[in-house]
Amino acid sequence: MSAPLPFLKGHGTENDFVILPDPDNALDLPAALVARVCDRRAGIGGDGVLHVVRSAAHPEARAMAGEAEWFMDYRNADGSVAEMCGNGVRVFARYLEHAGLVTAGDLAVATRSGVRRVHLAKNAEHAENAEHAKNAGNAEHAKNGDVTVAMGRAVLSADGVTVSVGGRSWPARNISMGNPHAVAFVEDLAHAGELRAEPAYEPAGVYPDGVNIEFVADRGPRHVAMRVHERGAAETRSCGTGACAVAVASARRDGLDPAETGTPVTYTVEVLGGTLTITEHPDGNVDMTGPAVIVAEGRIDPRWLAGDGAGDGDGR
Ligand SMILES: N[C@@H](CCC[C@H](N)C(=O)O)C(=O)O
Repeated sequence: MSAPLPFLKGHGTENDFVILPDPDNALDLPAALVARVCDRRAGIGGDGVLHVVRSAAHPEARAMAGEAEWFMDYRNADGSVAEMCGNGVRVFARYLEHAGLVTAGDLAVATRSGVRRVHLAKNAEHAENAEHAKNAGNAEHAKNGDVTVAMGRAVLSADGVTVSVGGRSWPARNISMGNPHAVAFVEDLAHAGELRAEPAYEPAGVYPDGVNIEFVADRGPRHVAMRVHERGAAETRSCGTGACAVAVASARRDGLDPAETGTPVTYTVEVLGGTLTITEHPDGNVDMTGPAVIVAEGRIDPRWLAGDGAGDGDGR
């Protein structure tokens, strides 16, 4: 019998992840195993897995090892591989700090989308953020402080798509944040329906590798709210790359382009699980700031891992 497998559970604005520390990349993680781990009834439950591997030990990250010691090997809840996860990279950095593998401040994380620079608030900043967060009534945020990630540039495509739910249709903007997004502006977030199934879009086949679909409604000046149907995970309570795509799409819709004005533009993006702050800079780089929390740690029973557990079902 193999040894119990250590894991942690964390979330960023309630986009939740099972963290699997595996510095030497010794774990075999087939899609079916990831899906079982993310199962909310028969497994631990999560929107995805953060497989924590030393960059030097992973074939997809070896070339980044000089710049970033750790690689976020991200898997969606259905076991599919994704290029990037914005909430995930904040939680990943929080884990590295929690495990004593890095200290607060600036660090780099390798992802399939390239190296991402992360800033983990230090104690003094924590205190400042904590005060701010306490005033905003968010005790968990107050305890954990914010994490900022330089998310790279948004790539906007000229081709639009049409997204439909329950007899309503909206034009959507195609934006890549390293992973694909379609952003639709709606009058009421309830119009997105239950989002159990992926919304229809056309032209068919425009996303051969799948897409994350965001629905956005206005809340005030430079303040929007969104819901998301994530590729490989259905509706989640937050999506960091999605919030960046939404902020950039909202800015363009509002006639704001930092590259033209030379002035950064910041949007507040409300998600079901909290709030993210997104700033687009004149050079096109997008920063995302939000909380990241470690909630538990434990060990996975090797018998369950080997598939011997009774009652394993399709319980997502
Ligand atoms: N929740 C993530 C995005 C995770 C990957 C996504 N489902 C995809 O397949 O592209 C985020 O916070 O960005």
